[in-house]
Amino acid sequence: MASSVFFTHSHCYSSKPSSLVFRQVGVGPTSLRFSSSHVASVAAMTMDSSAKVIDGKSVAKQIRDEITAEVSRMRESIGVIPGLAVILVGDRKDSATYVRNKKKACESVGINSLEANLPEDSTEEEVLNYIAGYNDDPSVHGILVQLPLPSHMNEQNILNAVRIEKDVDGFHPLNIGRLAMRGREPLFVPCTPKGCIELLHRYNVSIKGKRAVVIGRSNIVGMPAALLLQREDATVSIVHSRTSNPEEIIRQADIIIAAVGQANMVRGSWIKPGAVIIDVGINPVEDPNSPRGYKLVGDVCYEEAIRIASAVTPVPGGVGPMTIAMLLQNTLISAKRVHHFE
Ligand SMILES: NC(=O)C1=CN([C@@H]2O[C@H](COP(=O)(O)OP(=O)(O)OC[C@H]3O[C@@H](n4cnc5c(N)ncnc54)[C@H](OP(=O)(O)O)[C@@H]3O)[C@@H](O)[C@H]2O)C=CC1
Ligand SMILES: Nc1nc(=O)c2c([nH]1)NC[C@@H]1CN(c3ccc(C(=O)N[C@@H](CCC(=O)O)C(=O)O)cc3)C=[N+]21
Repeated sequence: MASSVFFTHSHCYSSKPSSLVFRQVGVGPTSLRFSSSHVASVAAMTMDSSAKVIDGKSVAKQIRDEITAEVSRMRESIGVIPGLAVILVGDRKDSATYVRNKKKACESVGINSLEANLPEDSTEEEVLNYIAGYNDDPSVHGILVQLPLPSHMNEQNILNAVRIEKDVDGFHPLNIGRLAMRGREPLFVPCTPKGCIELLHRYNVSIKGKRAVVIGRSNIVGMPAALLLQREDATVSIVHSRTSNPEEIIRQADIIIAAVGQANMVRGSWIKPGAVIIDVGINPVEDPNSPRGYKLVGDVCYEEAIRIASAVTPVPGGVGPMTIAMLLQNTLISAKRVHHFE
């Protein structure tokens, strides 16, 4: 059945009894300093360790508020409204949900959103025609082609066709190439990795000189996340499906970014005490108690991690909302750049 293909059966067994005590954060023995506006309200703690929840949802809300103010300042001073065009091909339910959320987020900050919904059996040429139209449309400052595309399409051809000045996903090879080069600046940084780094910054996690491990090396998350950490002067290791000793490498990390797509893969015993964990994974697992019949979990076993790490992003409510906030931010950056608006 479809559900047995879609869902992973995975349980995150806690090795310790769950004798959790709750208390305010900000007073624990930790190298983290939290700016007052970002202090999570409570953190779980055991006798010898404490961890903070990195609240991506509330940071994303704050960023959306900052963007709202900038969008209205721009509209009032030069009469320009930033515009984002989203192209969705096919009828994958998860993609449709993401696109709907992006549209809602645009509305919430005053960005115009245009949407092209093309049928699953569209040709590559039809998608390229839409991209060409948006490339030439001055009211469109950002173009996003929702991934994955149907298998009969060549993803490279399609992503290459987006004008780099409108490549708010940051997936164009020219933008990625610049991200990889010292002394060069991409026009846009990919949204999910940018959101991960933004969370570290807003929670005052220092990156310079730290050991960082990125789990996953995809073009859209793992690889650009590793490049960004390196640009911030971390010493970066990348763990992937062919890594022979992943636990050993992950255990050395002060900062872990997990972008694998395997529910609860990273266990508590793999984590160095006090590490900071950014969990990008979005994995549906069966949950008879949820009205949807499933719930979302990350790549890291949260219940175990929260006892050992100094800070962890939850799923949902961690990186996901930040991805969307960064997409809005990139669209604003694009509109400001083209209209020379400071
Ligand atoms: N929160 C958000 O905004 C977003 C969340 N996501 C989520 O993040 C996760 C990753 O997405 P994405 O990067 O697109 O996924 P991909 O499937 O493209 O990449 C997964 C990466 O993980 C590696 N990997 C797979 N299995 C293992 C393993 N057992 N041990 C070590 N490494 C492994 C793969 O290695 P190899 O290269 O060797 O195949 C690959 O590099 C997914 O859960 C996705 O839903 C994605 C985008 C945005
Ligand atoms: N061109 C392109 N750009 C992308 O950025 C892109 C993409 N294609 N394809 C798919 C992935 C995935 N992705 C997510 C964005 C937000 C949440 C998100 O907001 N998640 C919520 C939960 C949402 C829910 O409950 O369903 C959360 O984590 O709190 C998740 C995943 C962007 N992606």
